[in-house]
Amino acid sequence: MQPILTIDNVGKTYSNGFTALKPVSLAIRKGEIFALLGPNGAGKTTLISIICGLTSASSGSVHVAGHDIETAYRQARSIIGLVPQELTADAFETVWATVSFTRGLFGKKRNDAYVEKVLKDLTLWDKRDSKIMTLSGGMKRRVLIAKALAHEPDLLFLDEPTAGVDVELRRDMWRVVQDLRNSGVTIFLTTHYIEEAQEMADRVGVIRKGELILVEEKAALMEKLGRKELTVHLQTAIDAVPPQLAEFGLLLADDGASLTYTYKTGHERTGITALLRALDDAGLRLRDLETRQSTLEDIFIDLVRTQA
Ligand SMILES: Nc1ncnc2c1ncn2[C@@H]1O[C@H](COP(=O)(O)OP(=O)(O)OP(=O)(O)O)[C@@H](O)[C@H]1O
Repeated sequence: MQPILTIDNVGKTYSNGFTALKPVSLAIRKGEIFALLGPNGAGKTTLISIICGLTSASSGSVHVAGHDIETAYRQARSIIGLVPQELTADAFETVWATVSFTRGLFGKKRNDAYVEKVLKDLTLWDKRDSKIMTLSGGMKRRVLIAKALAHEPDLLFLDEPTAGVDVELRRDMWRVVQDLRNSGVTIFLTTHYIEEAQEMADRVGVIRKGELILVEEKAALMEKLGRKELTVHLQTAIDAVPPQLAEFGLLLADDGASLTYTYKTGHERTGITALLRALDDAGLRLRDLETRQSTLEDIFIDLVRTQA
């Protein structure tokens, strides 16, 4: 299937000589939720700004549904909705006015039924006549989403949609995003919350210091997540793993005093009972046991560290 967004070797060096983005290539599939995960300053906003045509790239090209963001800006931009990080909505306008006005800016014909649907979907309908300044932070964020959806885009960018909001509001926002995807909108979001990527994304990209260091299906990451390690501390150190324990794929610590067994948590049989029996049969006496679950955070930290 033709991707809805194609990013081809897009790099950015700002006028002060700072390279915020090393050449990035990425294709976004229609209908997916893609989460770009990275620490503050990694280049997430820079990449989104280039894709949406707000900043020009120093190299490479961006195509949205086949339209080049530079040479066919209007066509490309009409397919994109952008929810910015900052709350920049017009304080004195009503919710209804600001959303319908934004639709007009894109040259779209007035369509009250569509605006009504967007406001209802975002549970803003009761607030349609309220001035933006009177709304709570969570409601203001919903207004930003409604504005971004006003011209019926197929591809929605959310730049740090839940930065600085409380846990309840974050979960609420996650539901909103899932509903949008279910209505057929492709979602590209940036976040520095690992949990957010884990909760929502179909695919995750990790960006660090302007470099896209990983793009993977979330399911594959979860597969890694689903691993656990059992470390067995021995009463007496050994020089090598006894051959009869080979099938367990044990890792012997450098000091010979512990063995680590890796298993999948999702499986009914972990193999732990068999391992303990085999250790006993091999004459190894245990001092202590320890288990540890790997998390997306570990994977993320490992990645960032190994690439340092
Ligand atoms: N106009 C600019 N001129 C020079 N450097 C810039 C400019 N805009 C951003 N940068 C730098 O580029 C780097 C990437 O910034 P960017 O805003 O893309 O990061 P980010 O991943 O979105 O982080 P955050 O989550 O904090 O917004 C940062 O080091 C930033 O200081």
